[in-house]
Amino acid sequence: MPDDLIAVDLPASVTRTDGEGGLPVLRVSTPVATGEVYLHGAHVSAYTPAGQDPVIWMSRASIFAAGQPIRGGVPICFPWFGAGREAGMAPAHGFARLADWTLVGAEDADGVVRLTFRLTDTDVAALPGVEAWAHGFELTYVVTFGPELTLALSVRNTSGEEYSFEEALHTYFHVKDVTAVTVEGLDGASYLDKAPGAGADRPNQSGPVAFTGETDRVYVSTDTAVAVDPGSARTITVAKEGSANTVVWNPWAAKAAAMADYDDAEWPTMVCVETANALEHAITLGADQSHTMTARISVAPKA
Ligand SMILES: O=P(O)(O)OC[C@H]1O[C@@H](O)[C@H](O)[C@@H](O)[C@@H]1O
Repeated sequence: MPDDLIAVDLPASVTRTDGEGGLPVLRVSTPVATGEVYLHGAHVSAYTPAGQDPVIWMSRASIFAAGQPIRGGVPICFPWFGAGREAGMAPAHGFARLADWTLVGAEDADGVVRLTFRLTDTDVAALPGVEAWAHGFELTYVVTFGPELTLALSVRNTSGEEYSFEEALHTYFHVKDVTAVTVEGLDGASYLDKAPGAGADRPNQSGPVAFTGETDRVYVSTDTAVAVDPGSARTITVAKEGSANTVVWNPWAAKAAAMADYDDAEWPTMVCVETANALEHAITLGADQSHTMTARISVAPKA
């Protein structure tokens, strides 16, 4: 992968190196936080605020190769989520996570590092799935490693005509034992249950979300969600703007075993709480219009 993907000078706290599979990665290290982003997918693969344990979960079975999504971290889902609204789209979660993004900004302000990545339709021309969604776009993704991790994905319609898209910041979090984890903040929210055997009706969440089997739910919620992890004695809070959906996912044992890039034994150690606009909450933009979706992730101790 050429280094023309790095279009700016890096501050001393940011290092470009070869990561897994030889893919270029930016490593951030300051007294405030450490972190890591692959240019492949503009994929955040680590975040640890000072004094905390790692927040972002990565699979030890992840594949790191062109054309393959990275398993764990923060995949960017765009311009569709999963198989899309009509369920026929491929690759899963769209092509943005398979693309090589360009770093167009890098600043360190007192240990808070802000990295800005860009992707346009001309960058993805050779990727699978592009022909199914052939529109002009400019994505700007601002990742801020500070006391919080802030992820802001902006989409600008550069095509001259209106279109719609889905999107998600598919954050994977470390937990000690998902069977003891709860997700708060979704009480009363309606959801689509995508787990095998679930009906098509849209039930309302009652109380915190608990994990007793494969969990794959698209909630309608603009509220802050909090993953409470008693095993690690901490909470992970996902606050957000510009997002109508929260997705909660854990594959459990059978689906974990069926995934080639996911170790069979890993499922108890992670939970995804994703910031999204999906299904009937897809975003429609007219020519030259923009939309920004932001997730702000913070951790706090919990007795
Ligand atoms: O295996 P992928 O394509 O990275 O997707 C992982 C999961 O991502 C979740 O967001 C979806 O709701 C699940 O249905 C999906 O299985």
